[in-house]
Amino acid sequence: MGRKGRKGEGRDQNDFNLGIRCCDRLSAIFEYLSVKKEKMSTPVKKVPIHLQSSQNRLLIKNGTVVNEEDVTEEDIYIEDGIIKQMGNNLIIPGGTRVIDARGKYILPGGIDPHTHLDFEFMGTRTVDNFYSGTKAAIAGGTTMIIDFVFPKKGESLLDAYYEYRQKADGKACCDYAFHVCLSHWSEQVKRDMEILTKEHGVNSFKMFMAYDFMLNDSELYSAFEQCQNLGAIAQVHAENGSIIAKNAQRLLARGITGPEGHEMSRPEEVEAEAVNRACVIAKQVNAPLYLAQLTTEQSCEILKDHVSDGLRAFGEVEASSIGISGSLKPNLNVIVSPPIRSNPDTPYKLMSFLASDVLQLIGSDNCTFNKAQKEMGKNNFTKIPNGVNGLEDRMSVVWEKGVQTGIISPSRFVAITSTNAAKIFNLYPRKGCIAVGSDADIVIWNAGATRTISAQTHHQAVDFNIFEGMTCHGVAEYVIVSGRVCLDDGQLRVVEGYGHFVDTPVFAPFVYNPDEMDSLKPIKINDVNDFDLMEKTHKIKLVDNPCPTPTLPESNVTTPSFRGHRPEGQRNIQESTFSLTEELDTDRKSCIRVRNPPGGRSSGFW
Ligand SMILES: NC(=O)NCCC(=O)O
Ligand SMILES: [Zn+2]
Repeated sequence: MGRKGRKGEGRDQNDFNLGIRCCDRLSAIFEYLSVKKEKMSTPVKKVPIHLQSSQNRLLIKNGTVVNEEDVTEEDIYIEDGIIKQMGNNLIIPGGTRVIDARGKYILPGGIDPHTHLDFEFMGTRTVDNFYSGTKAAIAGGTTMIIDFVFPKKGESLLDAYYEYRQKADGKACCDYAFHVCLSHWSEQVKRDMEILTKEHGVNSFKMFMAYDFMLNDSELYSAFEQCQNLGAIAQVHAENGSIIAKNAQRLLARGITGPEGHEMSRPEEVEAEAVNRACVIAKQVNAPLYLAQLTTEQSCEILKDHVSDGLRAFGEVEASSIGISGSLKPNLNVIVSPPIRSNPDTPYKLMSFLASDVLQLIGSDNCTFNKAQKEMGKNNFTKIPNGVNGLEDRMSVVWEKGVQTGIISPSRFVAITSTNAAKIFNLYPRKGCIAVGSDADIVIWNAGATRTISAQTHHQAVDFNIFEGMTCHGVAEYVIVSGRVCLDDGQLRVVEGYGHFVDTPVFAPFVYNPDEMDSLKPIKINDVNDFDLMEKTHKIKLVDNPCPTPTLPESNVTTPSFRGHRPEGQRNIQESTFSLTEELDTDRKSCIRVRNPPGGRSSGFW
């Protein structure tokens, strides 16, 4: 088993919430820090001790902090991986690294709620694993992923969970959590679901309405009911698998064997029917429902109607759907299910549903197979391994199609790329916001810069990129992962195994008790701006000029804006140049003789 999967090993999100609720922020922080240290008890691959040092001090100054609900101008002081202070006149210790974020947005790190890394599927295995996938995620501004434990048909959920922990623990460069898929239904599955929620930090289960491991309606009913009993969230892949199988047979018999057969066999109404059915079943047992990877206007309208009728349901869309729907001829490389639609209105429609909160979040469904693997289905579209990339480019694609076009504000961008995932999967406010006490998962985002996506320059292992040639505004310049600068002025400096497994506790207030959310909101110490003020002060007008670069006054922070003198004997991880596995191996050896962490021991506040 991985290094953290037993009850009580990790910090419980509810403990964190409680700390914030009581306004006892410092004790919450200290309690969190002491538990956080225990998280890495038995790593598969050790992160060098200096990278776990407690003396990790970083100040980000002069930037525009964008949270879901407000935009503020304040500096952020980080220590030990946690945001310790925010404001304009911070008093901070010497020896702190300073990053000047003038003219840049400071965003909560992206949370990708839908990835498949190191995944065996359709007779082959994804080329991106937990190292290459999370490395690429960080390069694009994503600092946490939620992947899927995918048991083979009939396999025990617990065995599959342990296997996925082995795959991820010690490999992931950023934090991660797991949903667990139900590839069959039985009383044992029901019991395993309970164990996973109570002992292994899992709070969501995914059921398939397509593929040969799909559940029938009565099984879906029982699975949703069990999710509701446990306080978990039921997710569905909504497509009518029986209709798809029949359509595919007919198309193949008619000689339609190429990739165009994929969407023909899975028309929009086949998705819509399953969305409706899933909502109806969830309603019977009062289970909150998460509709993953919606691809059509029709599906969103159905979801909207059920939500107005009182169903607690959430909708996710993928970067591929808003990025390239309607703009490509079908080819092996873009095959994913549900399909990337040929309807050219799709990107605008889906983005509008994200803007109006019919949809809450955007994932990547990153599931990458190389060109040669995709060739497995060149003579039969049903054999094309399903899946595309998106983990690295999700943030830029959403910015380009959403903010740059003026459909959504930077705050809504934060909500759909980070905050809502944190809320739905009960990680908020530890993740998904920039607030005192939250994990220092932060992106410094240059909205004025552009980059052109290409497989030649991306960091994923896959040998093509479905967004090839797309120029996007919005570039991550610095990405801070648990307080460590892992993308440093465009230079990637990730550490294999730096990420932790994060528990997702059941009964997420956002899902089961939305009234409680107000009490979870981070306390605003220095709320200097809001969306209107942002428009007035910085001439930011989203629709006319959706992607401005703010110009800000000099901060009053008292720390000089250069890398300060480091106190004798302390090593600052922010200055570390270690980035790759090989380098870590060397360094691990050199650390063996060191008794105390080179960064010194933590003594709480300075
Ligand atoms: N999405 C896809 O086509 N492949 C990954 C498996 C799934 O999520 O359906
Ligand atoms: Zn998926």
